[in-house]
Amino acid sequence: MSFDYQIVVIGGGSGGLTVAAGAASFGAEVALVERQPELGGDCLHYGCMPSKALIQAAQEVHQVSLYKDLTTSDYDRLFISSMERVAQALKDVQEHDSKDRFLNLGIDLYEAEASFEDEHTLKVGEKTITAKRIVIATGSSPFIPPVDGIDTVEYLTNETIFSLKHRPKSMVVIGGGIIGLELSQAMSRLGIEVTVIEGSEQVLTNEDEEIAEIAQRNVSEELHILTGAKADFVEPSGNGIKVHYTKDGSVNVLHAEQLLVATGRKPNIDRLELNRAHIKTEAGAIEVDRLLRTSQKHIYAVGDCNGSMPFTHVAGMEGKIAVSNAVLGLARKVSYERIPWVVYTTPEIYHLGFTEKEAREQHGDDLLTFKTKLSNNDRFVAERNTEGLVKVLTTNRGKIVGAHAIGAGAGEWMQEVGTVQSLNKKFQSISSIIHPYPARNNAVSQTADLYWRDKLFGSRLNDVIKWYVRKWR
Ligand SMILES: Cc1cc2nc3c(=O)[nH]c(=O)nc-3n(C[C@H](O)[C@H](O)[C@H](O)COP(=O)(O)OP(=O)(O)OC[C@H]3O[C@@H](n4cnc5c(N)ncnc54)[C@H](O)[C@@H]3O)c2cc1C
Ligand SMILES: NC(=O)c1ccc[n+]([C@@H]2O[C@H](COP(=O)([O-])OP(=O)(O)OC[C@H]3O[C@@H](n4cnc5c(N)ncnc54)[C@H](O)[C@@H]3O)[C@@H](O)[C@H]2O)c1
Repeated sequence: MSFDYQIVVIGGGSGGLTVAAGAASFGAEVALVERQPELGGDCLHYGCMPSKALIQAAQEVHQVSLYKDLTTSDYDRLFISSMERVAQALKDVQEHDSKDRFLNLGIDLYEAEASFEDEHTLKVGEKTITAKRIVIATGSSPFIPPVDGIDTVEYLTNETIFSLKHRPKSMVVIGGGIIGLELSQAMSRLGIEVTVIEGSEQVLTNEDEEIAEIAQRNVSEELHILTGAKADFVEPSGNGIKVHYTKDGSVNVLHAEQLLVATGRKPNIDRLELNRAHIKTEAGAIEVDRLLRTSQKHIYAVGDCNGSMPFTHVAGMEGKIAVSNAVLGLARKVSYERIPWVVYTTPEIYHLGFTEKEAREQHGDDLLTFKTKLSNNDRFVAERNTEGLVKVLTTNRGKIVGAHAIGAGAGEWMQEVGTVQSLNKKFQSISSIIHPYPARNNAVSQTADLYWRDKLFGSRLNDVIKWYVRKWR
């Protein structure tokens, strides 16, 4: 049977672009289908890039506000210039994901929405194309919770917030996860009164509890956080929105100019007609095996649409595995054990592997916990950035099973632990690496030193060494 293409990729975001470029570089005949006018997907247009550009702009405004009282009109002006800066950043980064780049790789681009006709045939706008193998990389969209009245108000999501044209005076944010906290802190720094409504008892529920507690304490200095609170009902009110919520059994109401919904993600699969290709789903995501194959072995699914870990670097990693398997015919298996992520709040949070609670459940007594407060590190003391913690979880022999940090720049300097883990080295090996003083990663080596301190000075071995030194040296 002959096909129009060897590989058709549906979705031109982080996962899909990795697959299309990789497959074309290995000589495959590739088509890429994207329904938006530009390539780049959520990360570029509504996710990582605009949020990080906004966070940086807001951070600079925050720094200025520490030294100078900003007026309302200052904040209005700074808000608009921050949003312009975000738009410019997207334009600049778009060049990396330009259509020309992919056309030059010999890829056929279809600017249309794709859906399945059968397991080898796709409807692409008005056209029909066939493919020997297909990779689905359609990403995800904001999950909108079933709060009464939500359809009667104009709420923001990550898809609209970066297009705000003027500074709202106030904002209620439903959801105190990564998106909720990153954007709430940025908005607050741009002069908006922000209140976060989080259903759980703590924000950032995926983080290590101790780390999330420090984060919540810090962020609470800049905005209002209501945990254990449930948004019951929303309604339009004047030029804003009223949010009725329950906390500690009592019913309350908040009024704000804008409402942001940041309550998780939902894979983009509704319009793909997966049933026509007999592709199975599970919990609203495309089911895949460890080779990233769907229930149809020639169809793969990568990135947010398969419900694994919704991060750009995961979509990229899965994209590379799909290229190996779909194009080269290998059998590379996906593993999520060693994937870090960073929450770009101030202070930043680094997360790798198990939280302490998860590690305790997995490893029981074979678990060691090493912690350094940043108030015990010279650099952080000198910079007056002492609020923070490094926490590394290892087995008794030093195998890294979890690593977490909160502190200025933690996303960068804490990756050292991830690198050591990826090289299959033990945590204590960091102790013998010379770190330039007083680089912030000294907090990591300081924590690794604790391993030896416990082994050498917290055991009978210490008595033996003392005896040896006294007697023989
Ligand atoms: C506010 C925010 C901030 C984020 N920040 C970070 C961060 O700092 N770091 C990080 O690692 N991750 C971050 N993420 C997550 C990251 O954006 C996603 O994990 C990543 O974009 C997923 O890539 P993907 O390829 O699976 O999907 P996407 O990048 O969303 O790409 C999917 C593409 O498929 C297209 N598409 C969908 N259906 C069809 C169809 N039927 N036909 C044709 N085209 C279709 C879409 O238009 C889209 O372009 C953030 C997300 C948000 C919302
Ligand atoms: N820095 C990064 O890498 C980064 C940044 C942003 C987003 N992301 C990705 O996007 C994903 C989605 O982020 P998110 O913040 O939307 O999801 P999330 O799962 O991180 O947080 C959603 C939060 O909303 C709360 N919630 C849900 N329904 C609620 C309700 N009805 N009322 C009150 N609270 C409610 C949940 O308890 C949870 O704390 C993240 O998991 C992450 O993978 C990554």
